[in-house]
Amino acid sequence: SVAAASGGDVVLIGRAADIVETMRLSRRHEKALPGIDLPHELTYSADIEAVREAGIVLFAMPSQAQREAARVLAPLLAPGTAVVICAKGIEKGTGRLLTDVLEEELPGREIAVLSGPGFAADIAKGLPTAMVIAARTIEIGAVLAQALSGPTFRLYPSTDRIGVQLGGALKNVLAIACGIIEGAQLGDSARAALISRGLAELSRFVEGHGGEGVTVMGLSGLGDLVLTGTSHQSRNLRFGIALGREGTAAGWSGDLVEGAFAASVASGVAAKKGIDMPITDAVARIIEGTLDVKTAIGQLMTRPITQE
Ligand SMILES: NC(=O)C1=CN([C@@H]2O[C@H](COP(=O)(O)OP(=O)(O)OC[C@H]3O[C@@H](n4cnc5c(N)ncnc54)[C@H](OP(=O)(O)O)[C@@H]3O)[C@@H](O)[C@H]2O)C=CC1
Ligand SMILES: O=C(CO)COP(=O)(O)O
Repeated sequence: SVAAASGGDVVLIGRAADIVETMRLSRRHEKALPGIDLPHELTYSADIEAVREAGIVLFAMPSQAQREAARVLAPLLAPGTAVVICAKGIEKGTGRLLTDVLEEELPGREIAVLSGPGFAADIAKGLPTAMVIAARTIEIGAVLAQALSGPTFRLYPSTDRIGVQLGGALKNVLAIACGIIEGAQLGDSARAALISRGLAELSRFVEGHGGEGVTVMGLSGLGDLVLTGTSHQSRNLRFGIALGREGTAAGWSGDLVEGAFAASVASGVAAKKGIDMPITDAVARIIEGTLDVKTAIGQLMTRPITQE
């Protein structure tokens, strides 16, 4: 909503009235975006009724909260409202894609997906950012891209909602893997190999769900993996570094780590569908504590030699 504020009438709706009031008075959210002034154009509300007026609604809550939020907002969203998933994940209990979850909870609304490389803080500071917005048709994608883009925030429309959302969900798992490599001091060459082979398995996963494998070479996939696999701003990377260094995530502070959910869900779904996902499987098992980093690397390096 911060990025979109330059283009129109944007209301940021929050659940906690005290935080919303502080944002309104100070134009700051020190916990989420320390030291960053929010745009003058943005307005704030703690009353979810405000969503009734919206033509486009950004669902900017964690993946595992998307269904619950949809249930709360369902009576208020008019038919045809565009609902944009900003989360990067897969539903934990069911393994369902978030587009399926929201289409189930919000029938008759246009469900779109916003993904790609962009830290909230960078976007809020007005640093140049490019992301992708996937919708049911390219016309809807183009309208949303136009409406949400701004002078420093550029959106590319796409129709591959499956590829775009799985790129966002699975790059988090691969960012954890990059962190493990960094924490265990396995070297930059290993990270480059992981990014490349990780994209190969991500592409298989996307195709196994009916998406386009080539999408993962774009902003949501390669773009976001390069960002979060190398920048210490990434919570997934930092979580992976702790895992690689300590061998356990027991001491993790509690920041949201979407890849920790996605790893076990994707690993389970891939096993059921017969999709080969060795890196994702290893990350899931390292997180659950049934595999150590050294053994995982040994297993990955001694898999049968196959064509790239
Ligand atoms: N942070 C980033 O740089 C980026 C994040 N994302 C993705 O966006 C998603 C959210 O991430 P992020 O904003 O960092 O996470 P946060 O943990 O900061 O959560 C964002 C907000 O979601 C709200 N929320 C939680 N549960 C619910 C619920 N059931 N109903 C309504 N609101 C709820 C929280 O409200 P409350 O304060 O009231 O608890 C909080 O303000 C993730 O999937 C992440 O991968 C994507 C790109 C960049
Ligand atoms: O997805 C993100 C930026 O594109 C945010 O990454 P983290 O959730 O790892 O911080």
